[in-house]
Parts: sequence; C-alpha cells; structure tokens
Amino acid sequence: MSLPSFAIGIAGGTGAGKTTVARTVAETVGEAVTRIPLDNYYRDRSQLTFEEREEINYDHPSAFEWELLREQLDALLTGQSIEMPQYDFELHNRTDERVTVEPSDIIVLEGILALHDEAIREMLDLRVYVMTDADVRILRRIERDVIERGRALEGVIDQYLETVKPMHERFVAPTKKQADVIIPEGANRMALDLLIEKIQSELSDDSQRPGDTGRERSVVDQSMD
Ligand SMILES: Nc1ncnc2c1ncn2[C@@H]1O[C@H](COP(=O)(O)OP(=O)(O)O)[C@@H](O)[C@H]1O
Ligand SMILES: Nc1ccn([C@@H]2O[C@H](COP(=O)(O)O)[C@@H](O)[C@H]2O)c(=O)n1
Repeated sequence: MSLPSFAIGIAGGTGAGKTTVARTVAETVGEAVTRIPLDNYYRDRSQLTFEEREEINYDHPSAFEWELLREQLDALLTGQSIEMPQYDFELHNRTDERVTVEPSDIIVLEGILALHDEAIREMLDLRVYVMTDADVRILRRIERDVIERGRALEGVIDQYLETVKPMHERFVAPTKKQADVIIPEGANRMALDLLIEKIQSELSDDSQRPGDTGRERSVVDQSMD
C-alpha cells in the first residue's frame, strides 16, 4: 500500500444513507478499503446503569471519544493497525471486544459527526455530506431501530424529538459547509459514480494528495501546539 492513505469522511443525518454510500464505495472502488464507523467511538459507559445509559444524548458531540478516534485514525493513516472498539446499540455501551483493523490505501470514516471535529477534518482528503430529507430519514430510523436495535416505537419517537432532531440542526447539518461533496438522497447513482471516479483518480496520482505534506507530523502532536 502507498502512504499516506487517502482518507474520506462521510457525514450526514441519521438514516441519510452514509453506511450505504460507504459500502458502495468499498465494493466499487476496486482497492482495499478500511471502514471506520464513528459509532464505535461512543464513550465507554460501563460505570453507568442501563437506565442511566438510556438517558444519554447520543447525538451531542460529547457522546464520542474524540481523542481515541484522532489517535486511531492517525495510526491508520500512517500505516499502523489499530484495535478498534465495538459498540452494542441494544446495551447502549461498548462491548469488551476489540477488532484488529489493518490500514489500507483508502480509509473511510462514516458517522453523523464525521465532519465535526477540526483535527479530524484536517486529516481527511475528501469530505462528503449525505443529504436526505428529514421525513425519509426518520421513517428509515424507526424501521431500523425497532427491527435491528431492539427499541420500542414510542421510545424512538421521543428520542427523535428530544435529542436527535435538535442535535441534528445544531451540530450535524452545519457540517454540510465543511463538505467538498454533497450527495443528495443518499445512494444517488450519478453522485456515487462521480465520487468513485474522483477517488480512483486521486489514487492513481499519489503526488497530488493534499495530505502528503500535512501528515508529516501526527495529529496527536498538532493538537498539543
Ligand atoms: N438511496 C437510497 N434509497 C433507498 N433506500 C436507501 C438509500 N440509501 C439508504 N437506504 C436505506 O436506508 C436505510 C438507512 O441507510 P444507512 O445507509 O444505514 O443510513 P445511515 O448510515 O446514514 O444511518 C437502510 O435500510 C438503507 O438500505
Ligand atoms: N446507544 C445509542 C447510540 C447511538 N444512537 C443513535 O445512533 C445514531 C447514529 O447512527 P446512524 O447509523 O443513524 O448514523 C444517532 O442519531 C444516535 O441517536 C442510539 O440511538 N443509541
């Protein structure tokens, strides 16, 4: 593999289609792709009871362990493997499991706040925002949370109105301005084809990568300036 890797951030509201875009890129781009779901960096909450964990605002930036994400993204971009934490949505907590993730030419960070943190944004070569209407997103979320995440319909609706929607407006939607590319309606084929073409052209021209000089020092060092 060539260093540094080409890093892509995919942000957008819950249910916008971020995972679908990330998977499609991984399947189509024709190179090894390392995917980093931001959800895995929700803070460890083992010190709290299940009832206390249910009350947490999971859409506020403080819910994530940014320091660990910065360190691990930096490691991957400089060719080192990481021990990535794993998250259980039914327990609202990290599991004890860690998964060894190897670096590759393309690293894709995907999550609601993938473009929120300035240090992380600076590590990305391409910033993508997936934009899908709120009504479509909440319908997708209800289906997913009830079927896959073991949630009751009433709880999903309450959480959406109390935290998901206001935090989306306050923290997620504004990161659209940080994006190089906005994909309307999720896995829009034309937009995806252009995105994949862009990634392939960047990969075939290593010398043009903006990160080549920017990553001479690790992001961990930079944050201490
Ligand atoms: N462009 C699309 N058209 C139709 N369904 C889609 C599209 N993009 C995503 N979906 C579906 O919407 C749901 C949520 O998509 P997902 O990629 O998991 O969203 P996110 O990662 O942003 O929460 C999934 O069931 C997925 O299959
Ligand atoms: N214990 C948790 C942790 C997170 N969430 C919700 O997940 C959403 C982010 O995941 P997407 O795949 O939808 O992008 C986020 O909006 C959190 O509200 C949760 O419900 N429970």
